[in-house]
Amino acid sequence: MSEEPAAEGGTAPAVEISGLRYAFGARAAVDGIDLRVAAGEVFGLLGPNGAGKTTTIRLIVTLLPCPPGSVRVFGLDAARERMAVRRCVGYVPQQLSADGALTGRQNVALFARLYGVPRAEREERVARSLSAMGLEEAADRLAGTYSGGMMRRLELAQALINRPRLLVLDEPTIGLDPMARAVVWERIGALRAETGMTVLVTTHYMDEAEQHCDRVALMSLGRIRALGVPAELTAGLGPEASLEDVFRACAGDSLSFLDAAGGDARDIRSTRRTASRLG
Ligand SMILES: Nc1ncnc2c1ncn2[C@@H]1O[C@H](COP(=O)(O)OP(=O)(O)OP(=O)(O)O)[C@@H](O)[C@H]1O
Repeated sequence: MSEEPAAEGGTAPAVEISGLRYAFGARAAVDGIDLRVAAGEVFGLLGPNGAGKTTTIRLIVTLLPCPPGSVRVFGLDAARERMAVRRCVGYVPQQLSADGALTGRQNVALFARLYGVPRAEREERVARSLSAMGLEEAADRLAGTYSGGMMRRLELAQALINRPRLLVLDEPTIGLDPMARAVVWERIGALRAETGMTVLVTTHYMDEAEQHCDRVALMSLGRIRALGVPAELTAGLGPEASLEDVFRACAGDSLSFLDAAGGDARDIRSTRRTASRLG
């Protein structure tokens, strides 16, 4: 496993997780994970349905409670300093959160009010967020007329309104066609280059993770099975190896990545619902 890049100038890691567990009843969704995401990285959390990816990111963004000291965001304790953590995080969940009956601009303006952006700055901040996602021209159209890719980018624009240092995206490209997926990644890349923002993303798409993430963690059944730079992880298995091969080797599993044990019908239904709404 390769170590995360050294933090520059003593900056705290964007995310630091130690010994994290979370159970729904008797079922351990997250089963003792340790993870560091360096400031400025694009970090991918990969795994089959039910691996524990969404639960992990809900713990990071403080939507689920965690024990003190187990999750830190830029050094802030997610258990004890929840509001401070929320202020530096932008989160785009898997389920759609934009209102089709409002224009793109109105949707983002609503988030500006929710996040308490001062009235005098709102118009400019809304315009900047929309432009960062390439939605200037469509800004005054009803979001209900947007394509799946534009809708995703609108949600990203909403999440950018509080100028987060950490952007957390749950399956940002699921259900999108290859062209729309490429545009979403292009915008994420440009954003990172311009702002140095840290991006933590979950995805089922191995090829996208290989291409766009600085490092990845492969999860199954609530545990991290492999962690590192995609090219380094695959190199150990030969020139033709993919991240799916790495996953199979680590999880000791003959199943394909997407079929690996862990996902129940509820997990798969939720993924399909998102995909079909965006498709
Ligand atoms: N609210 C809940 N109540 C009960 N069990 C849950 C709940 N949310 C998740 N789980 C269970 O916890 C485990 C991890 O789920 P989680 O959603 O974190 O996985 P995931 O890797 O994000 O999957 P997906 O790719 O389908 O989003 C699964 O077994 C899931 O069924």
